[in-house]
Amino acid sequence: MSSKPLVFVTGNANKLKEVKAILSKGHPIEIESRDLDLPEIQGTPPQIATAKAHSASTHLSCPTLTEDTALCFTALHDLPGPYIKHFLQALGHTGLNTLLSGFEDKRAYALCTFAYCPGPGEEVVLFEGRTEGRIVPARGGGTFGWDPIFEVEGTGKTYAEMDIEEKNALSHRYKALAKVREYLISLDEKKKAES
Ligand SMILES: O=c1[nH]c(=O)c2ncn([C@@H]3O[C@H](COP(=O)(O)OP(=O)(O)OP(=O)(O)O)[C@@H](O)[C@H]3O)c2[nH]1
Ligand SMILES: [Mg+2]
Repeated sequence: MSSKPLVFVTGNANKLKEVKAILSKGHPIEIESRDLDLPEIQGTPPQIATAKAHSASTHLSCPTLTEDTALCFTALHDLPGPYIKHFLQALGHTGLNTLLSGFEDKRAYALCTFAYCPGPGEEVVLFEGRTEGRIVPARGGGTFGWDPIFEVEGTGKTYAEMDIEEKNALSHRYKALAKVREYLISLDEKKKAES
């Protein structure tokens, strides 16, 4: 890969742990991490991810990778979506289940949007990964956010009931990172061909 490792900017230690584990498999992608409290705008997941990446590259004056995660409830027309962090903090696992108590439809999907920004003011490239499931009363241990209430379609297990290898083989984050990896490899090959 390129000589300078890419900087992954996140304030979330669990995200970082998963990203490092996923990227350590297969074609090696080196990353450094920075914990910066970046402002997050309101808007659609792509708008939020793009603004976050611009802000990261402007702060650090280098190429950056950022990530935004949304948890979208079908019965609520995809809300809480990118605002899940605040809903989880305010309502907890029980409260998030209660939001759906008036609906038979418990379907939800986890959406991960990685954003690569080559430098301050430059165009951002987005990579999405989506995993389908449904919202259930909390099951399984672990300490990552809403993992215990998201049961992955076709598995009968919540993310929290899976070991890390299992989650990282089907998660929203894994699917988006597979696209990031492909892009970074092609970028590197292009740079090598030009030099
Ligand atoms: O159980 C979970 N399993 C996951 O796989 C997962 N991925 C993200 N999250 C949570 O969803 C919100 C996203 O908000 P978010 O994207 O703004 O993240 P963040 O503010 O924590 O970090 P960052 O924005 O600095 O990267 C935050 O509450 C995260 O903790 C997850 N919870
Ligand atoms: Mg955030």
